[in-house]
Amino acid sequence: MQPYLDLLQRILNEGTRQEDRTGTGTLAIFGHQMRFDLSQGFPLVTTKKLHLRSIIYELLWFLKGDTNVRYLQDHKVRIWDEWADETGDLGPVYGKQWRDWEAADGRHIDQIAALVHQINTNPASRRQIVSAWNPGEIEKMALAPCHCLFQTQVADGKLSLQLYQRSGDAFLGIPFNIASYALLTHMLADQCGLKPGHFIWTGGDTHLYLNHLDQAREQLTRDPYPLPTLKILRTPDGIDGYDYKDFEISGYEAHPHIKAAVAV
Ligand SMILES: Nc1nc(=O)c2c([nH]1)NC[C@@H]1CN(c3ccc(C(=O)N[C@@H](CCC(=O)O)C(=O)O)cc3)CN21
Ligand SMILES: O=c1ccn([C@H]2C[C@H](O)[C@@H](COP(=O)(O)O)O2)c(=O)[nH]1
Repeated sequence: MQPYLDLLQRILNEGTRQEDRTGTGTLAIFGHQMRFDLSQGFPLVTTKKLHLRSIIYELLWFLKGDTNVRYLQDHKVRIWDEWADETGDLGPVYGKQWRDWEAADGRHIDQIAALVHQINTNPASRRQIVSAWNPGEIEKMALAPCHCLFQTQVADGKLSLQLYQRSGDAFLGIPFNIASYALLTHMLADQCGLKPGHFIWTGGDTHLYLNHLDQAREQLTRDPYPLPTLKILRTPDGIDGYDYKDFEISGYEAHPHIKAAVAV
C-alpha cells in the first residue's frame, strides 16, 4: 500500500493548516490520485489492522438502498452511529441516491441497476456514472456525500473504476473508502463476466485531522506487508444479492490496529 503511505507523507510535508466544520482542524492538500491494479492484490492498508467486516457490511448496506443504521447495528457495525437521528435515520444518503434517485419528473432512478445494464449492453459507453451528489437533497442528508461520484470503463475484458471523493479523512475514512470501492469493482466485474482492472482514487480536499498526526507518523515507521487477495465464492443473480460470507480475503497480514477519534 505504498500509494497510501505516499499520501500520508505528502499531507505531512505539504499540507496547509485549515479550519474545518468539525472544529478539529486539519492539514490538507487539494487534488491527489492513487491507482491500484487489482490483479496485483486487494488494496487493504497493512500498516494498521483494518476492520474489514465494517467495510463489507457498509457496502452491502449501500447496495440494498438502505439509509438507516439499524442494519449496520444488527451486524455490530457502529461507524455511522454518530450521524443518525433517534430512529437511526440518516436522510437520503448513498443508498437512496444509488438505488432510488428521485428525478424532477417523478421518475425513480436505480443508478446501480442502470450501470450494470450499461456495462453489459454498451461497454464502450463513456457515460457509466453513478452520482450520490444530489444538490436538491443535500440539506436533508445527515452528512453530504464524501465519495460523491464514480465512473467505470470496460477495456480488454477488464472493468476499471474511478472514484471522485470531494473530502477525505486520510487516517480513518480513506483506508475504508479504498477497500470499499475496490470491493465494488470486483463485484461489478463479477456480475458482468469481466475481470477487475484498476481502481483509481481521486480526491479533492484530502486531510489529516490534527489529532491523527501522531498516528499517521507511527504508520510511516512501519514496513507494509504484501497485499492480500480477494476471492468471490458465489455469484448471485443481482449486485444486491451478495452476503458477507461470499467474500474470502486470504493472506491479510497487518501491523496492530491504531486507535483514533472520529471528528463529528
Ligand atoms: N470525520 C469523519 N471521518 C470519516 O471517515 C467519516 C465521517 N467523518 N463520517 C461518515 C463516515 C463514517 N466513516 C467512518 C467512521 C468511523 C470510522 C472508525 O472509527 N474507524 C475505526 C474503527 C473501525 C470499526 O469500528 O470498524 C478504525 O480504526 O478504522 C471509520 C469510518 C467514514 N466517514
Ligand atoms: O466515506 C467517507 C465519509 C466521510 N469522510 C470524511 C471526510 C471528512 O473528514 C468528513 C466529512 O466532513 P465534510 O465537512 O462534510 O467534508 O468525513 C471520509 O473520509 N470518508
